[in-house]
Amino acid sequence: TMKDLKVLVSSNDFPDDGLQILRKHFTVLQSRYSHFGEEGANKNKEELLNLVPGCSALVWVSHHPITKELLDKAGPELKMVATASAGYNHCNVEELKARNIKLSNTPNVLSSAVAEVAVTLMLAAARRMTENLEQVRRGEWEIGFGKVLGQEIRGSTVGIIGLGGIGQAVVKRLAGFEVAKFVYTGHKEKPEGKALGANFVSLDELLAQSDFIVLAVPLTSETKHMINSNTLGKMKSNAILVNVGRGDLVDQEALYNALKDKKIYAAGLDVTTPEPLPKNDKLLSLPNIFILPHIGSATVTTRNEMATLAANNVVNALSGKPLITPILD
Ligand SMILES: O=CC(=O)O
Repeated sequence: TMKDLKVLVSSNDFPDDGLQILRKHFTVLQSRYSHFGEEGANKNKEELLNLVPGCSALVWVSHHPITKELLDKAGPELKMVATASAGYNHCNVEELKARNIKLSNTPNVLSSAVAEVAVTLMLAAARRMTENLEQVRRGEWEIGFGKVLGQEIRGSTVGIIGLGGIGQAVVKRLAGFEVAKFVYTGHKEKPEGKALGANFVSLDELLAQSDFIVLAVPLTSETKHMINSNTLGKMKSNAILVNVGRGDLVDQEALYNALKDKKIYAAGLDVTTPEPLPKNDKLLSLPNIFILPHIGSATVTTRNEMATLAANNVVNALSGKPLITPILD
């Protein structure tokens, strides 16, 4: 029966909404650790290798890679991996495909939460929040009529790289900000672009025109380091770069140089390479960068929805129904 099937939840912090669905149908195993901190990550990895043999599905709650070693340990019972994330660059798609293992992700349910963080980063970078917060902490306020001045979203051109669910949600959230022009780029023109009043342009056009550039594409071999010294060099000197995708979309050395030399105005990042970013990383020495610890989808509502969707994908996979949000079905 289904109840005999073992489902492994890879982390100790998977929301109850998802656990309850899984427990109703399956025998649930769960790691006692999460992947944070070096010690946690090692214990988590070790424990997962011990728990995985004979499991029918994995619910992957963190972004550490799904290795061949883990899949070998799992053995032939493994039919399904449900990652509780929109991105699946850590999921070894080729290997899963070769083994006939299904894969689902959790798109859409997180778009508005991630878009809220994108807008937060636009504002925080544009209004120099890192410098301003440091002034308050030091008790040395430098704000004057003509000092520490920022940029506005009003009247700006906002360029979205990747008009998928998140990119579209960013445009919608900016509806009240009096943006002068929205442009976007990607593989192809999208019908949603017209409805949102966003013009499809080439990457070069977007880089040349935009005052704000929002990265909302998945990490693939094609998008890796798409922001590099060459593309940074095509941006306006007042450009503000925001990344809510994956750290590796950006060549961080090139970004550091562009920010230090004021080739662009500022950056706001929710994702970095590596994560956590070491506290002595030179990006953190810059005044014109605002960095968050990958919190895009980290709200109560969205994490519950992600957990529910991941769990329901597992239920469907193991009862022979089509996946709700398939990557491999
Ligand atoms: O980074 C978060 C996600 O891909 O959902």
